[in-house]
Parts: sequence; C-alpha cells; structure tokens
Amino acid sequence: MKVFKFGGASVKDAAAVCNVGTILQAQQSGSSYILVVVSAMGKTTNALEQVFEKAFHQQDFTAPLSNLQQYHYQIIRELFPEQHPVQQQVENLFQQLQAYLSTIDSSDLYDKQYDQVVSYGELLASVILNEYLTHVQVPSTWLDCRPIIRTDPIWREAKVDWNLTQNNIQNSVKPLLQKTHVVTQGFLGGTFDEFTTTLGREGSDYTAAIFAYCLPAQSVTIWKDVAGLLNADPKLFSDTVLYQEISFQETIEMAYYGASVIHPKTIKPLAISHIPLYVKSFLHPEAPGTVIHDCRHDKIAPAFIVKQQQCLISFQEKDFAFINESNLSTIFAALANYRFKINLMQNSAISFSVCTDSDATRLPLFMQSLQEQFNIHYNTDLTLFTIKNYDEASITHLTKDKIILLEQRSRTTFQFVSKTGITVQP
Ligand SMILES: Nc1ncnc2c1ncn2[C@@H]1O[C@H](COP(=O)(O)OP(=O)(O)O)[C@@H](O)[C@H]1O
Ligand SMILES: N[C@@H](CC(=O)OP(=O)(O)O)C(=O)O
Repeated sequence: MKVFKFGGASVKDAAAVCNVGTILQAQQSGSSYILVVVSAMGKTTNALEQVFEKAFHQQDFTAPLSNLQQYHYQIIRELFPEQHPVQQQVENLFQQLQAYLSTIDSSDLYDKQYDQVVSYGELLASVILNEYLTHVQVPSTWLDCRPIIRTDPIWREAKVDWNLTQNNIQNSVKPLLQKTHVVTQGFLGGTFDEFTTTLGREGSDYTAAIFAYCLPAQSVTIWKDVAGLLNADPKLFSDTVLYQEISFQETIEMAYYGASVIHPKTIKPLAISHIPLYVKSFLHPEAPGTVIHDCRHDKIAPAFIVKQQQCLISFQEKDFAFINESNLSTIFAALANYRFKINLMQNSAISFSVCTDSDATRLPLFMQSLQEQFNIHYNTDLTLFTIKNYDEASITHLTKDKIILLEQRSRTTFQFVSKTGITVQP
C-alpha cells in the first residue's frame, strides 16, 4: 500500500487534474491500491480565508465566493461532459458553504468558524479528483477523512488522537484499499462532536504521513512542482542542487527551519515507522526525485533556508536583574500562551532575545502581558536565514550586503536575523 499526496499546485487547473490521472494510470498494477491525499485546488485556501474574513466582519463576500465558484465550475467544464453528476455534487458543496457562511457569528469563536469554512477547499478538490479518476476508468472511492482523522478541538492547529485514528484507518480505510484507490482530503480532521478541524496551514503533507503511519504504508510520495528536495527554494536562489537521497534527520531540521516544501510535522510519523518519503515532480513523474529515508551522510551540500516576516523581541528586567530561570519561565509561559514558536533565541547577562513569526494580532497582546516586568524592544519585517551544513564560503556568500541584528552558529548550523530580506525570483 502506498500513499500519494497531491498539493494545490498539482491540481490547480483542468490540465493539472488530467496529469494526476495520468500519474495514477501509470501506477495501476491491479493488486496494490493507493491512498490519495489531495489539497485544495491552486490558491483556494487563501481565497476561502478572504471569504471567511469578510463573513466574520459582516462584510459582503459575494464577489470572492463567486470567483471561487467560477474557478471550480470552469475546471469541471473542461474535465467532464455536460450533465455529469459531479456538477450537482460541487453545487451542493457550495450551497452548504453558503448556508454556513450565513450563520457566521462575530461573537462566536473565530478559529472554530474559520475551520468550518476553509475545509471546503479540500472537500471540493477531493470530490472533483475522485470523479475524474472514475471518469477515466481509474478505480477510485471518495473518503471523508473527518470521521477518520480524529482530533482535539484546537481549531486551526488540531492535535491528532493517534489511537482512535489508527483504529479508524485500520477498520474502515484498509479494507477499502483492497478494492480501489481512495481519494481523501489533506489538512482536515474532525472532533468527536463532528466539527471540522484543520491541522495547520499547508498541513496536507502531514495528513499523508498520518495515513501512512496508521495503515502502515510501504512509502509516501508527495508530488510537487519542483524536481525534489533541493538545497534551497528555487524561487529565492539560483543554482540549486537536488538531494537525491537525504536522511529523515536532515529533512526534519530543514523543515523546522522553514524549508516550506515539506510541512514540518510530516517527518516524525514516517521516521519512527521507517517509511520512506519520496518527493517527486508532477511535471516529470518519470524522474527519480528525492528519497528521504534512514541513511547516513558523509558530506552533504549546504542547505539555505529562509523564513520571512520575522520579529525579533528583546526583554530586559526593569530593575537590571540578570536573566535567569525564573524570568525566562515567565517569558516562555507567555510565548506558549500566545502560541508563538521560537525560531531562534539568545541570552546575555541582562537581556533575552527571541525571533518568532510576526503576527499583527497576537504580538501586541503578548508584549502587553509582559510589559509590567520587562523593558521590551522589537523589530518586525525581518528575515531569518539558516545555513545547514555550512562552510565558510556559504556564510560569506549569504551574509554579503546584509544588515545582521543577531547571529548564531553551532557545529552544523549557521543562523542570522537580518533587516535585509531576499526577493522572490520571477
Ligand atoms: N528546499 C526546497 N526544495 C524544493 N522546493 C522548495 C524548497 N524550499 C521551498 N521550496 C518551495 O516549495 C514549493 C513546493 O511546495 P508547496 O508550494 O507547499 O507545494 P504544494 O502546495 O503543491 O504541496 C516549491 O515550488 C518551492 O518554491
Ligand atoms: N490547502 C491547505 C493545505 C495544504 O497543505 O495545501 P498545499 O498542499 O497546497 O500546501 C493550505 O493551503 O494550507
């Protein structure tokens, strides 16, 4: 049993959906079926976020919702003959979404209602892909993952209940995979009282790992618009190098530091169950791509990782007290309380600095909660650069012309926070 994950870029239009069909047709062996995890088409999740934002603030969301409808209808028109039943299914989903949007209550939980709305991207994509596969005679069954992937109600960042989820997958998904491919949604889960949850933005890679761990699968393949795992994002750096083979450990660290090609939570379930992860190009499916698995490296090309929209905050006790375990625990408790992840930290005698993702809503509240005890200084719009497996040449190359506010180096990793960013290549 294998798991394939197709992200937004791989199903962004009708031609892309056809290409997914071709990839699956090439896999048909008759005896081994594939669990297919699909994300929302193209930039649908961003568009649904905009629709939700307007609905929550009681603003008119008709135009962005209608654009989203037209986008999906256009894809269907190009893929299916007229009067195909998929049309009704997609219409039903849009009607359900519209009905939910009309009940949105600004005085109720933002994050909970957000999850109910953005989940429609994956529901639409999975219905369309499943119908398309059936249409081109690839045996396939649609699966609603929400009663299967059981989570807690931490909206937008739900935690998986592994025991329940594994039981569900063993009892209801494994038997299905004896007969057909199964198409399901990435990114989504469900609570015991049947509310939809999401696993964190870009969380469909993680969904693939959850299914793979629980089946267990022989491998996971995530299909991307790049040749595989590269030593840098090709949108930010020229002359990137493909890792043909790389260890789970190297990859988990790259994902943690911000290599957005793989969601950071994806690696752990695969590493502990020794399930190889292939990163392959949906544009060149015949190319080998990258295999991430149990292996050792003597030497590996330095990896350049960039995290944008960073904030560097420094704290000093008002009475010049030393930084110690007690005031650090106060700062850490506030970071946890406001759900800030520490991307880098450093302390000196009387000052503690932390680099986190900027968040215009939570940042002021977080700082307010500490301002009685600490003098707080901060800079926003910063970039955190990381070089894994650095050499001196790579440091010289990357730090050239940068205004550096803080830097740190360990035996393998060099990081700095910079006022100078990096531009996306056209
Ligand atoms: N180290 C890296 N190797 C390859 N791609 C990377 C890397 N870091 C960032 N990326 C970016 O990740 C993108 C693919 O991931 P993503 O957009 O999340 O795909 P999808 O949403 O289709 O699953 C690439 O287009 C590339 O710009
Ligand atoms: N659609 C969700 C989940 C996801 O993982 O998408 P993608 O595979 O396209 O990154 C998001 O955009 O966050």
